[in-house]
Amino acid sequence: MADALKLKLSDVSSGYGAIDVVNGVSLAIRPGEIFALMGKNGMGKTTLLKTILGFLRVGKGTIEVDGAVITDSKPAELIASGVGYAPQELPLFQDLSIRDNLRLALKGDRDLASALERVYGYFPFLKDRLAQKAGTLSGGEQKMLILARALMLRPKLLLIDEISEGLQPSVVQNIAKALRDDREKRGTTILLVEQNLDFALSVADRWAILKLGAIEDESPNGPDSRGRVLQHLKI
Ligand SMILES: Nc1ncnc2c1ncn2[C@@H]1O[C@H](COP(=O)(O)OP(=O)(O)OP(=O)(O)O)[C@@H](O)[C@H]1O
Repeated sequence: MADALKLKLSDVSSGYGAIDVVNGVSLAIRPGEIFALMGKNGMGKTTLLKTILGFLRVGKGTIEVDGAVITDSKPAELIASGVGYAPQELPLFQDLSIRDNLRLALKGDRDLASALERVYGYFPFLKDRLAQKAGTLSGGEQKMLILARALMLRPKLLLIDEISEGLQPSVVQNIAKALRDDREKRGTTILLVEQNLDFALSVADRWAILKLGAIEDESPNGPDSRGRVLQHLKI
């Protein structure tokens, strides 16, 4: 299919109970594209990612991955089919080592060695600290471990929720480089939810603003993007 989109949302609404938090969102993300979804606190960004992943029921609309409707798919099915997720909260097994946290991303140990080598390439500190318990890593190190774990499965589509939150600039740069490299090497399509517009615009090909659950603005990343996004994020 020449025009197959990696991810397509058509008029998607979802929420909690009777309340819609996401209101009629349509988005089209091409294969190999890095797309940044930004917006103020509480506008529905995380809710939208959880809806795509099947953690929340779609009330209205359809979601397609590679042209196939996945609206009613379960999270485990989506992850098995190549959708990766780096959530905003710290989802690590705090008492397990770095190695075991990474290992648990895979179904078996067959591809473990090569997957570990790949993520060490992005975040070399992991290799030196394999036995360290995840719960004793710094906040920034835990964020890198979360992203490394999402990358273990070689996702074709990667959904990332505010990975840069609370991180020092050098770590954010490291993460930006890892995302660009992974897209470069494997053609990974990335949907990035972000508040840090400098980070988002340093990696994104296109961006959109979510306001009260709806897309308020959308554009290819260009010279006027920073000013435009800033206007939307102003208090
Ligand atoms: N489990 C839940 N039950 C009820 N309401 C919820 C639940 N989770 C989130 N909400 C509400 O949905 C709205 C959108 O929240 P969401 O976490 O999607 O926003 P966000 O844009 O990701 O915000 P942030 O940038 O602060 O993470 C908020 O008003 C929030 O209080």
